[in-house]
Amino acid sequence: MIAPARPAFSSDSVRLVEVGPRDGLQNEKSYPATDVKIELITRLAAAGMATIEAGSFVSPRRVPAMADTGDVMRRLPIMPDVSLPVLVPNMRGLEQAMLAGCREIAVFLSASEGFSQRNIQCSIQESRARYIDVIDAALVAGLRVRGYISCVVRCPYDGDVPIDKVVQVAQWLLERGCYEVSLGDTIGAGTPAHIRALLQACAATMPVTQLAGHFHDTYGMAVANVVAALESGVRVFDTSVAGLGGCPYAKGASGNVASEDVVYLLRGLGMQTGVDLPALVETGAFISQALGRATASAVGRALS
Ligand SMILES: CC(C)(COP(=O)([O-])OP(=O)([O-])OC[C@H]1O[C@@H](n2cnc3c(N)ncnc32)[C@H](O)[C@@H]1OP(=O)([O-])[O-])[C@@H](O)C(=O)NCCC(=O)NCCSC(=O)C[C@@](C)(O)CC(=O)[O-]
Repeated sequence: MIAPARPAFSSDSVRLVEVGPRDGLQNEKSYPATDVKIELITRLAAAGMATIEAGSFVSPRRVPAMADTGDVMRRLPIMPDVSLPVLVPNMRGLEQAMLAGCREIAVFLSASEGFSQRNIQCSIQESRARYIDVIDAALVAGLRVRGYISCVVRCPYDGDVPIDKVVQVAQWLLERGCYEVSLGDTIGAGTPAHIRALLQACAATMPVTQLAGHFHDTYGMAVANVVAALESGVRVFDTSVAGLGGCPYAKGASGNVASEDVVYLLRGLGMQTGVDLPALVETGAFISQALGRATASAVGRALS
């Protein structure tokens, strides 16, 4: 009998970074109350998500949905085995994060000028200068720092983004002390061939093990892009329960790849995530109901 072909990555562990409570909710006009956010994060943790991005300390005028991040952090039950990173755009954000007891922050840069200007009101160069002090201060205080790059494939303002621009920003973030860099396909324009080429270019100068895939699903390519990234050696993915999300500065971009869909994919490949799929599907149903809409996860729909 011929043994079924097994993919080279079978049985490896994959770390998922659940970004639903931040990336998923930041764009919501009628965003949920603080209690609902706390229940969402608690349910995600109970389902086995070990890293949950809990919110962001950004301008509440620009992103009102995240204005209660301090309250969320302070009122969450103690979950010693769960990392709860928060997004921080500047020193003020870092100070607020530290006051709220955060142990991990994420800094976010863009690979395209147009998105950088709209998202954080400064150029890529200025954002690097701003972040030097933020990253240094966070590391001195013993916080872990994760880096994000937006628009690694295409920018809603500038069009296609050259791969070498992405590589430069990723190198800079790792050199400054980020333990990992998440590659954000902000408008979900990437295809597997492009993701492979991007990761191949990155791999020439940095360990692929320090990169994460952050794929939005606007064109329905996100799960295929996860597979392409897995084949290229990536073992960390940002996912969003119920496929929640979108970016306030990338009009029309849909949510992140759904956590349920990625857990189902990885389980089918024999890879470990530590996530309980039925509990995750229930959590997706919970937040979809709270937002008054159907889940964007195909697996969530199939299993509900
Ligand atoms: C970066 C700034 C602050 C610059 O904004 P600015 O206008 O240049 O800064 P400013 O220093 O002049 O401050 C503007 C206002 O924000 C306040 N402010 C200033 N800093 C803070 C702070 N930390 N916390 C709370 N408030 C703050 C400040 O006090 C002031 O208040 P006002 O006088 O208008 O009432 C602003 O542009 C901003 O907050 N942008 C938020 C952008 C954002 O959150 N975008 C979404 C996240 S990124 C993303 O989704 C992509 C990602 C990561 O998921 C990956 C991907 O898919 O691509």
